[in-house]
Amino acid sequence: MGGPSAGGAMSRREAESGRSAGIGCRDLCVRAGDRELLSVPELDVASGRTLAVLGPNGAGKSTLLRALGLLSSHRVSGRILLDGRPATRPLMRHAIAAVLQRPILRRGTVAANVISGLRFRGMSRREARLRAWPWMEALGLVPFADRDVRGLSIGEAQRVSITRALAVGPKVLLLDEPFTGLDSTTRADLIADLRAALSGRPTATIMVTHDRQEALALAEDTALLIGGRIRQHGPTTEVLDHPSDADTARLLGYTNLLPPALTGRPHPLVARPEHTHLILDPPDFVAGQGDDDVRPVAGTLRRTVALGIATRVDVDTVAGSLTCLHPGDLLGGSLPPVGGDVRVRVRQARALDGADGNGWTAGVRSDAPHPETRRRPG
Ligand SMILES: Nc1ncnc2c1ncn2[C@@H]1O[C@H](COP(=O)(O)OP(=O)(O)OP(=O)(O)O)[C@@H](O)[C@H]1O
Repeated sequence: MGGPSAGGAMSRREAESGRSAGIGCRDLCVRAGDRELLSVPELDVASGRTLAVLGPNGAGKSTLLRALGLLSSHRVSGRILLDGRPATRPLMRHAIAAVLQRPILRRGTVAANVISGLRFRGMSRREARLRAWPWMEALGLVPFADRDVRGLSIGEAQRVSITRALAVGPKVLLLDEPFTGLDSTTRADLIADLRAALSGRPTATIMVTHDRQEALALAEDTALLIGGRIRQHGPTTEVLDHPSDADTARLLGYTNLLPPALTGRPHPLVARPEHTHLILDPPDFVAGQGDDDVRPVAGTLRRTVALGIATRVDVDTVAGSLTCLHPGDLLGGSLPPVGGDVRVRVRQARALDGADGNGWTAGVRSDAPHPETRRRPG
């Protein structure tokens, strides 16, 4: 355990032992009453790596984090592993540090809070201050050191909470949506500070987030959790860019779903609204232009909404609705009327190779009206 400049990868003893340093679980199952909240057969986060856990509300992300940290109040079965061995509460208490969505600080100053984790681990006040000070510097807290935490903003308090967690040099760092509610500048600064602080350190970090950008910025690996199950897990860039089914596609912002009937492709495709556009000027359009272009999709215009710097256009097709997001204000231009025929061009679509017919059908909005039933005169 050392200050931010100490760095250090896995210890030689850990490397020689051949055991996987970090945290993991086997056959983890969490239940509340009759309800299964979570089922994870196997998950490992090695020392020095960060795993982002991404999922919709209620997916079980916090449940997973608490279970891994032996902090759950639910019925938990299976094994939690710390450095390859079954974890016990005393071992885990000394191994982990947690940062929650809403920082929980003790009464007192910023400095007293930052050193409290070290004091809890039995360190003298003087030694704890010495140990914590480099972290206070790294996270920009020195000017706040003597401030009473009751006067801190949420962002400042979260910075204290993160610094306190890092200062103990945890083997395992659990972050539960640590940037929620922060303004974009504070968030960007804190993400950069955290990334720099974790770089090269032998900490296994698990971060729960709803945000793809946070996962990209901080995590080498990402797991997509839906309905208490990990649906995809792998290197972050791969997972975020290659959803495997309709649910993970939606989670990752690929909200337009195009079945083979619409595209003529062998697999269902998914695309982001920002890559889905009305074809506004047919004479200029060259079919098949670009390697990843999908053939134009016919539909009827359902509605247009001005969103400041962009215009959203909802289009009904024979197989559900598509959302187009155009940069700028389209409403002043010559858009077809509501109910009018339009064609949609989709770029950078991804194939759902693993999707079967049933999965796909479930992904398409079955409530979307057929364009013919929507058509209005003029
Ligand atoms: N005591 C309980 N009894 C029954 N269900 C519970 C209990 N506690 C939590 N749950 C359910 O467990 C599921 C997972 O909750 P969890 O807080 O882990 O989700 P999450 O993915 O972190 O959600 P969010 O993104 O909204 O924070 C939810 O559907 C929640 O309603």
